[in-house]
Amino acid sequence: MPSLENDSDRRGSDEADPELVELLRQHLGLGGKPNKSAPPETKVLEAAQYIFDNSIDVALSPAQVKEAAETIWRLMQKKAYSTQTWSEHELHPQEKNESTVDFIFTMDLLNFSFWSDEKDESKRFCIEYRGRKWTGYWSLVAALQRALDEGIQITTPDFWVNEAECTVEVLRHVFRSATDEEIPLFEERVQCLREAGDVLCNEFGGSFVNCIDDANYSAAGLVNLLAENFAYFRDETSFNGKKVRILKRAQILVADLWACFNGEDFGEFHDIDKITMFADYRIPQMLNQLGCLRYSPPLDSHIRSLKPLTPGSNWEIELRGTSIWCVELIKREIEKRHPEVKIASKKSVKHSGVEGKEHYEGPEEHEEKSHKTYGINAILIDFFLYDTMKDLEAEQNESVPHHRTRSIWY
Ligand SMILES: Nc1nc2c(c(CN[C@H]3C=C[C@H](O)[C@@H]3O)cn2[C@@H]2O[C@H](COP(=O)(O)O)[C@@H](O)[C@H]2O)c(=O)[nH]1
Repeated sequence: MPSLENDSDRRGSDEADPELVELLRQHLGLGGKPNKSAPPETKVLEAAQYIFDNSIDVALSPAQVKEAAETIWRLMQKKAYSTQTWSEHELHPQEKNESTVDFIFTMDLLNFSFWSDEKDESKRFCIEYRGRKWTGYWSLVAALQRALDEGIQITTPDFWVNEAECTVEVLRHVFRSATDEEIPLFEERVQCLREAGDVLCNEFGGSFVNCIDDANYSAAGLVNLLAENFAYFRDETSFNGKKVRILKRAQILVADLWACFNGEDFGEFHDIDKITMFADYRIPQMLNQLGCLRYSPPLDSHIRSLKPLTPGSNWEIELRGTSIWCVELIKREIEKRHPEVKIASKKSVKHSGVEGKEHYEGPEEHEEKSHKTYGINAILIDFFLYDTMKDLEAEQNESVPHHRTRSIWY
């Protein structure tokens, strides 16, 4: 507590010390300041705008952003893009229960850096599952599904911390490739499992469901809980001397829960539109392909020549931050042109069978679930861009390659 003399000297004698006033009010039973706890904020969008405003080698083209917004809106309408799209992917878990929560946590804990330096595509790391060879993000989902089919408890935190059972050999088996190239950053993935297993078992009763409970229907709260408690979700760095938070895997974890559970039960968040685009290596590539994201000549030639981009470098941070800001501008442009768009609806839901969850009355408490309409938010725009990039890649239509940063953050 500040001493009176020093404090009044610093402020001048006639000004009361607010802390003292507060203490007196409480002492006199006048009640303290209304202790309205401010809603949680992730500060990612703020960081993205700061990075964009201070970027040198990455810029946005306003005309292209406007054009892309219309194209994206039209194609998303045509594809009827919604949270349901998530479950339509054949490898994603379909059950709406706690084991799917565990699956999604495991998946987004390891959801990073699948790209290969191998020129010969047939030699690149891939996972064989259900008679197909899966690469990229899908190789991770396939590896987890295959392990579960083989009776390995790869989505159970108690298993991750049991080094007698969950040995490095078992994990090598889980992520075994159909080629000679192993999964990138295998050792780091083992560390992610061990650390997250420790935290979940020691702090959260061994299940991520308890983290969801603690966040109390706040998407931003759950993102912040992940960043605060799990070192391997703390995706933040400094840019121009200022701390900037990107939190890509923490955010995509919340987004995958929301999409998988269609905004209900374990996927219900009253502030889901606080989640931003997920700054990985695919969306910047797609935004560049659409002409929205512009690179300086040195950066452009660096990326085209497939040179590695140093993690934490200005170029990398400018790519990630400006991409987040770009998707925000696309979202705002769509909302401006199509006022009928509703941010993901806050519908009233009853929590069936989930202990300790009180009923959440949304503004449209009379809206029937069957009429729930999800408009546009950064998550659905992002999912759409990712899936479209993968379609383009499949058709060999990639013009500019993605940037190559080897990182556990994305
Ligand atoms: N921004 C963003 N990044 C995403 C995804 C997804 C997959 N989400 C699925 C769920 C619903 C959607 O409909 C998607 O089908 C993976 N990634 C990231 O990309 C990289 C993998 O790239 P590649 O090696 O080419 O597969 C890696 O950093 C991974 O973390 C996304 O949706 N958004």
